[in-house]
Amino acid sequence: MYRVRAETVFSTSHYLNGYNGKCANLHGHNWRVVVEIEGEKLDKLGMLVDFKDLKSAINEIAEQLDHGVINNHPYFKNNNINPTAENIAYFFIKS
Ligand SMILES: Nc1nc2c(c(=O)[nH]1)N=C([C@H](O)[C@H](O)COP(=O)(O)OP(=O)(O)OP(=O)(O)O)CN2
Ligand SMILES: [Zn+2]
Repeated sequence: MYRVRAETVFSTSHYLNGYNGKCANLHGHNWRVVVEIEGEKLDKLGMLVDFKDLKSAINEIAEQLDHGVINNHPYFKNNNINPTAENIAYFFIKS
């Protein structure tokens, strides 16, 4: 089993609808997202996935959120999704 990992960081704000506490208010975090792809089969170059491609893909997703209010991003806003760490992780996976 091979694993290729890439990470990206971004700074952004959010608020958690329905949360019982201060996190229901607009506040910010510095986020670090680590993505790991695993698989058995390498391509003819001997790569599972080119980690430059993986890194640029996750940087592009992070760019959509950086220095903004995650709640206003269409994926979260239009689907009424709370921007928790779990839902942000899924946003990276599905993107
Ligand atoms: N399971 C989850 N629990 C909580 C989440 C979440 O996304 N999933 N989110 C929050 C709030 O966003 C809260 O603001 C997080 O606060 P905190 O843990 O302090 O986050 P920091 O980045 O500020 O961490 P530090 O270690 O304090 O720098 C609450 N619960
Ligand atoms: Zn928070």
